Amino acid sequence: MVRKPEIYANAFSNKETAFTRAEREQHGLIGLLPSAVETLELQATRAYAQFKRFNSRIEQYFYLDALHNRNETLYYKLLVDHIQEMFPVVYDPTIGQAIKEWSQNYRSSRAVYLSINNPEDIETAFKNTGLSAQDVDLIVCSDAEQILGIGDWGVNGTDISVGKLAVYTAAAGIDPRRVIAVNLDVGTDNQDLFADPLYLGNRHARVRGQAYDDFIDAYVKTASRLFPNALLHFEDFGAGNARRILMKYRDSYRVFNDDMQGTGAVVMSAVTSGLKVTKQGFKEQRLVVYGAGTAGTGMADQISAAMQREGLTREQAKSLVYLIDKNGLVTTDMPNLPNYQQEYARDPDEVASWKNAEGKIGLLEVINQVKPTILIGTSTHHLAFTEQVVKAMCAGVERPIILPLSNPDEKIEAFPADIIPWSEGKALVCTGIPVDPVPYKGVDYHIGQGNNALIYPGLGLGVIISKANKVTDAMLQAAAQALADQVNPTELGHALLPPVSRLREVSAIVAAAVAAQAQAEGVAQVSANDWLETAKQAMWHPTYA
Ligand SMILES: NC(=O)c1ccc[n+]([C@@H]2O[C@H](COP(=O)([O-])OP(=O)(O)OC[C@H]3O[C@@H](n4cnc5c(N)ncnc54)[C@H](O)[C@@H]3O)[C@@H](O)[C@H]2O)c1
Ligand SMILES: O=C(O)C[C@H](O)C(=O)O
Ligand SMILES: [Mg+2]
Repeated sequence: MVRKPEIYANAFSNKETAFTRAEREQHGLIGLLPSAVETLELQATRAYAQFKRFNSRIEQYFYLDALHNRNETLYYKLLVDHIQEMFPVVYDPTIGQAIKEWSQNYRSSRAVYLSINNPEDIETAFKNTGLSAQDVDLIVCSDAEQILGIGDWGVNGTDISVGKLAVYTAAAGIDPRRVIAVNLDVGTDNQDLFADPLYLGNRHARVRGQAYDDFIDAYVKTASRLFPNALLHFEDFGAGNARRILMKYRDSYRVFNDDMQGTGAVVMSAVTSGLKVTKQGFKEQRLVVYGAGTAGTGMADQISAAMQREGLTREQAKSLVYLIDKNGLVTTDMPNLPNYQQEYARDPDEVASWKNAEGKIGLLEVINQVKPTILIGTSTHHLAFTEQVVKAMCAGVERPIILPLSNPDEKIEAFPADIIPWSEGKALVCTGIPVDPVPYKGVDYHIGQGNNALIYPGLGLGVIISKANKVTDAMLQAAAQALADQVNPTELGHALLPPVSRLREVSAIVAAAVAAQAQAEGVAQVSANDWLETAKQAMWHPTYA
């Protein structure tokens, strides 16, 4: 059995057939590789051809995952060069399936696992990474309670952190050697996982309450102390925890909740673009959010803040926002309303005459009554935006903004291939998953991917280059505006957001806007005159050292 020298065994330093003769001599690789010395480009040609041989996205996912573990540079070379094609493989929607099968397919790991049963191990675990204080720019963690729209996946959710980090690097050139993926294993309430002998996580119910809060507190404080420059990204937590954690730490730690803040910002961009078409301001909008959890209420917050920036009072803005959840329109008389829904709950007297079917005021009735200009789906209720719903939106306003944002495919509220013809091309649409353009009456309708992936990579890069000590609302607004500025959607069929193929370029622009805002607000620890150039220079590119 050949024992590979470290330089060859380590995915970060491995060049495989690109090791030169001199390197092979220097590192004891003579005889361990075929004689050809290849370029990265040639290796990428071979790897791409191998990738193409797989017929399904999940097989392609595992091929790329193995490559990621073997040769990091070649993996990112492929991802950057084929970002549009590979994005749906390493990220949404394929990642949902990969997570479901994670324990069965487990081969090797790229993450740090922190268990609620051993909170005293947090520091040791981070130290075992071999990374020291100045070595880490970014940590993505998840407790996996609400993975995408597919629910609780316990330790299997590790791959959401890994996938988000891959997108950070491919999209914004975040140095992959300076990041850590973390799984916070607090147990799982997904009973099916316990029936599987191969399940790799803690085999008990989710720990909640004080013990959970103490564990998160220990994580935030230990990670921030050991890696003082790192941005702590929170992903796919349950609705109650997501908001609570963000509110608790956002003023004193460098934390970011992607599902609330990243999604809120990308929706702000999409709506800003849509308003270029309808030539209106935020304060003229009526918003219906269908699915008032982490993402939905995060969006309501950002859109209502935009209304207030245009001069409305908080009460006026609130009166233009309608939340619908499982029990229908959210009203103040509902028992046990979560605090994140209370802000927008309607007075039952105001809606007393609205049609109440099966004990709730449903989506269609709300649309008929409110005539919303914007309808957002973050419900995981697949195909909830029916033809009737879309037609009701079009009956209320000329160009409704309709954003079915639930991921992955099996959760989306409606597919653009239906919305476009149902609305006769009038609806302004974005989806969370990637979708092909929809041909309709001689026009190709391009659909922007309203996914936080268009925001968080650039936002993270902006935080890293400015060493901002926190993520402020104004930094999120700057990111959203910079993204919206990248498109002109006024021509029929144009997308509301830039295409994923432009993500590297767009992420640099977003990063520059975020860093400039951090500097303007005094939260940046470094300053620059030309943030765009600084962002571009800071990007890591997949090339061999
Ligand atoms: N496109 C993006 O960038 C993006 C970002 C974050 C989340 N999402 C998607 O949004 C969805 C929700 O994610 P989340 O993290 O907010 O989850 P969540 O569990 O916090 O929120 C979902 C909400 O929908 C409600 N709901 C469930 N069934 C419903 C129904 N039939 N009618 C009305 N409401 C219903 C739930 O009660 C809950 O309040 C997921 O599919 C996720 O993938 C998309
Ligand atoms: O991960 C994604 O694709 C977007 C979002 O964070 C989600 O939870 O759905
Ligand atoms: Mg998410």
